[in-house]
Amino acid sequence: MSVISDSVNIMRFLFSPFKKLIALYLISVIALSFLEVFRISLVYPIINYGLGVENQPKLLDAFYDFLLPSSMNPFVASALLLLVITVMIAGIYGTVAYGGSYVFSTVRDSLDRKVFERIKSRPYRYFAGKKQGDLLYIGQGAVLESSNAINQFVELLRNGFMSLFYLLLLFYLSFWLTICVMILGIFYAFIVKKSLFSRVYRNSSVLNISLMEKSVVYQEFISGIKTIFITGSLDYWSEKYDSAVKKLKKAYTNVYALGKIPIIANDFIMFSIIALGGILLYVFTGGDFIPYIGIFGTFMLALYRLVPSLSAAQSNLSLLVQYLPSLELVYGILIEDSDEEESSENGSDSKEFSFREKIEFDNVSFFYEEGKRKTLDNITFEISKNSRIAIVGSSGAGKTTVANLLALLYRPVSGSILIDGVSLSEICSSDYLSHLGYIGQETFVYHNTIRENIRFGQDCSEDDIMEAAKLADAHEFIMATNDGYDTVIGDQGLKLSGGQRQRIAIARIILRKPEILLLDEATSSLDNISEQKIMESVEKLSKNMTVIIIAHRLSTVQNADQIFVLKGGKLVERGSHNELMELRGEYQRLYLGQKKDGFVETSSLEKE
Ligand SMILES: Nc1ncnc2c1ncn2[C@@H]1O[C@H](COP(=O)(O)OP(=O)(O)OP(=O)(O)O)[C@@H](O)[C@H]1O
Repeated sequence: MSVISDSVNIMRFLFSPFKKLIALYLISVIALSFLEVFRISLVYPIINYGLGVENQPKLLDAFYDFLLPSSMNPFVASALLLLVITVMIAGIYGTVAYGGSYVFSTVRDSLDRKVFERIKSRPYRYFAGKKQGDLLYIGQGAVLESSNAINQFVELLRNGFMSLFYLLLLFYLSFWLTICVMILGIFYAFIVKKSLFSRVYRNSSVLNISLMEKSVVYQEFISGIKTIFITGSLDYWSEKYDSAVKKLKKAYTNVYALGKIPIIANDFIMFSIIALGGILLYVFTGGDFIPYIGIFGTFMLALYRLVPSLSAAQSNLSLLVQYLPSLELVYGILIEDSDEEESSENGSDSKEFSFREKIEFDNVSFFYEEGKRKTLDNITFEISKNSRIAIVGSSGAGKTTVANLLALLYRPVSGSILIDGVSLSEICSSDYLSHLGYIGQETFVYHNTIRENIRFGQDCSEDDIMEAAKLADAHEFIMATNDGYDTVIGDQGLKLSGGQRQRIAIARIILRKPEILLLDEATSSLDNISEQKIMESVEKLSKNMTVIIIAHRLSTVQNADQIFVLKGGKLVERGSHNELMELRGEYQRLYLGQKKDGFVETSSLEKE
């Protein structure tokens, strides 16, 4: 498909929900174009009546006979009519300008929302498989460029109609002269299309990729700044950025230089036609050109008006082509056939969440990438309601993957996770997730007050927030900050320590009073005392809560009702701490390893 038909198809897709709005806009554009052309045609009688030449366009004569009293001087009548039409045009021009902006902002707004909605509705797997910089570019740079493309398309409609009406006037004034001009025009457009559009498109694609690369490098640089500083690799990142920017410079130069060619060419063509037309008029009339001045002047004026509007239309088209790669990227996101993937990821989502007895893992297997070793291999276990269970195992054993499945970030490849016998894939995801409190290793805080970071959109009282903060052992440090709960934490919480961030994240989840609390290394950044305080809170809460703890430090999980031990994706042992120690297997090996490294506290050893 050609770049132009591609653009038209995408625009049809984007504009189709706004048919009435577009129809109104087009009506006002057509009215404006008609009046504009009528205004120019009035120059014809004005010149002729002025020069006393009896050579009027017949249509205008008929119009005057119908409209004006015969006693009126036709020269004055034409001039007056010109004034009236000019006033009308000023009014309609305002309507068209506002209408165009309104159409543009409406379609742009809908695009912005649709892209966000589409990205938001993708399964977690989609985000995990994409570079963050690419995702940022789609939602920001690509949407911005697509908005520009929409603007160009709206302008193209206006300039296109205007050009069409000018062309009709030219045909009315002189059919053959217009044919000659058109042949020149078509020949020129053909060369421009062949040589320019494909080049603009090619270079714009390069520009797009370069912009994306630059955005990825910059984003990686900012998010990894600490590691970059301490590894002394600033120069390496400078080189990476430099190479991305170099490509961008070349692409920008090409795209902008190519964009200027039509303007120069149009200017050249227009004035050449006027000069040549004047010479031809003189030659063909043998010097007696006065009777033809009216028609020639009007023709040239119409041509003079046609060329800028044609040139603007062409520039709109050229810019549309320039933005097409971004538009295609965004369009691809909007029409991506993800229904199948989403329904398999999200299941039928029909049943309400209800949890009275147990959560079951029934022969659950999972892999992140097809063909690779299974990350979880036929896992079967049960978690009774309001019990406290722990999942342990060496690094890479699959503990977080179990949490990921429970948090619906991924779905099992085979087997099922059931709540009271109902598969998770049949339960309404949002309903289920509203009862699950998941605290992972990465804690997200955003630029707002501590209070809002804990509230996180939840409808609750000040007391609820404070109580949650106390349970998360965060209240004390919050009160020690300058503005307490009103303290604004910097972007990504840079003003907080890792442990403080973790405690805010824990308070946020406790506030939601989930039925199932899933802690995946949630206290890993905390000192032993803080960890112990939070675990005591969790113990208090767990009277009405099912708690699943994933932790490296085995001292954290010794009081769990049941401990599941994973090894290489398989469930190898299960039981209480004492039962597992007696087994003298994987759990004991991990435990003794930690005791040697000093990770298991003396108090917990003594308990044994
Ligand atoms: N998004 C992913 N894509 C591909 N492989 C992954 C992904 N996440 C984890 N894995 C792999 O799956 C295996 C299990 O990872 P998982 O994070 O569940 O282990 P873990 O027991 O929680 O480890 P740790 O204690 O180190 O956090 C590892 O081999 C890991 O490399």
